[in-house]
Amino acid sequence: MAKKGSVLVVDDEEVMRDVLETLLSAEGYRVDLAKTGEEGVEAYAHRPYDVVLLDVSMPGMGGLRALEEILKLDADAVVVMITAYATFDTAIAAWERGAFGCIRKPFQNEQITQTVAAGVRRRRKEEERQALRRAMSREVDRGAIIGRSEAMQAIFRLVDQVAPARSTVLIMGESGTGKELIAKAIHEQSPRASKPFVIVNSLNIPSELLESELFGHTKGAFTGAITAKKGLFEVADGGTIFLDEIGDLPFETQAKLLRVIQEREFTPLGDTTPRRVDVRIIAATNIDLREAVRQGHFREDLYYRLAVVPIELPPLRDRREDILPLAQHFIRKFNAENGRHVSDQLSPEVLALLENYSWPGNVRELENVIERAVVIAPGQELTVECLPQEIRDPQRALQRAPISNAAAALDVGRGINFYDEVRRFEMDLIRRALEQTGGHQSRAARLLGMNATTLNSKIKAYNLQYRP
Ligand SMILES: Nc1ncnc2c1ncn2[C@@H]1O[C@H](COP(=O)(O)OP(=O)(O)OP(=O)(O)O)[C@@H](O)[C@H]1O
Repeated sequence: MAKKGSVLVVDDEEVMRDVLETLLSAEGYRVDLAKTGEEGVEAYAHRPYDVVLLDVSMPGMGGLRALEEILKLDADAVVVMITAYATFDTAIAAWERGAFGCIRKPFQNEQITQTVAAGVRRRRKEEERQALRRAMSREVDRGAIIGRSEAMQAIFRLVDQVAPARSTVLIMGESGTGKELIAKAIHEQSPRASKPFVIVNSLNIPSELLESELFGHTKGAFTGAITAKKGLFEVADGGTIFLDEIGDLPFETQAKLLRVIQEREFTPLGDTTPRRVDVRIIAATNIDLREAVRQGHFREDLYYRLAVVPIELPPLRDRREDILPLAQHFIRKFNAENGRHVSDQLSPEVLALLENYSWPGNVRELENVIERAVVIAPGQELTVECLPQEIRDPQRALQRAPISNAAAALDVGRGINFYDEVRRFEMDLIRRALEQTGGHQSRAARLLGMNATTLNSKIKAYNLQYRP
């Protein structure tokens, strides 16, 4: 059974130690004993106790000195002095110095048990206050990562654990779930925080240039290399490199990355001498890398090297408790950015719509929806009308798809141009994916389950332009 709390009894008299131990153990406390003030202080230094029962008059280091020493170790220590009538003045002095309580000998058993129980309560309250303070300061430090759900709380604990080490971290999760935010938090909580945090998105860099971007090149290493250039691994030296969309890394580059992880060194293009770097690698992916390994697109050895600490960010629809605090956080953010005063107290109707929606674009989509709502809110309240159609009425939004217009035309016997309809359908889907991702083509490509190059050529062919 879990103990009620821990008590350290410091008394030079064996009988007193016995009495107190028997009494408090029977009450369900874990009790440790010390025969002298010195022993008591040492025991406390070794591990703090919820309550210390400290005899005032002991040979050697007296109770008063021991009290001072314990409070030096832990300003919140709960110390109860036990004193004979004759030394009551000393007990008053102890109380003034910060003792929690004072019990006169001879005592009633209840006096002991009640005071110890009160001491443990005080200790718990103090612990809670500190945990809250830590959580709040962490929220600020982390650039406000919101997460009330148990899944996110577990991720925060993992982040706290892995941040101080250099181990490689692999963050997995759908687009918009907060992978970059978590990577940044790990960097910021690490001893590398004052060094660079370099973001590399392999999809945004043409594959011919990727290697020279990562590892640098010498002057004349290839046509166009007019000057020597430092690679991003060198720029990140001492800090952290965040390799986003790692699943899109070309196969040949994967081998080079493996070498950096294993040997901590790389060779710039056109160079022969390897460079050593001290870089922590955090990789992220929204594709199933294990599947990519099975299909032969991703090196298995690299996968295992990256997934030393895997962190899996759940989609927003699987942690609906986070929707309200996230929405409130974004309302405050966009109020501040737009000089608005929209209330962060959501009406039950708005909250229900937000909580019932499936959020395919995850937190990023919620952020976009709230930004728009804050800007268009007519007064100080965010109303249902401020939300986009697909959230207000998911069923109707589906029917709005052009395909059903075409089908309707067929139903009433009117003809359609099949190819035009298909094109219109494609354009609509692409437009929506671009809206969802703030115009980010590689993310839109993933939302559509389409290769980024194909998407790019369609955007050009249809002359689609994203305007926020
Ligand atoms: N828990 C959270 N608290 C506050 N903001 C969040 C949270 N999660 C994500 N966001 C915000 O949502 C947006 C998307 O997050 P982020 O870019 O980290 O996602 P991602 O998973 O890296 O996306 P992608 O895979 O598309 O690159 C950012 O603006 C980020 O600040």
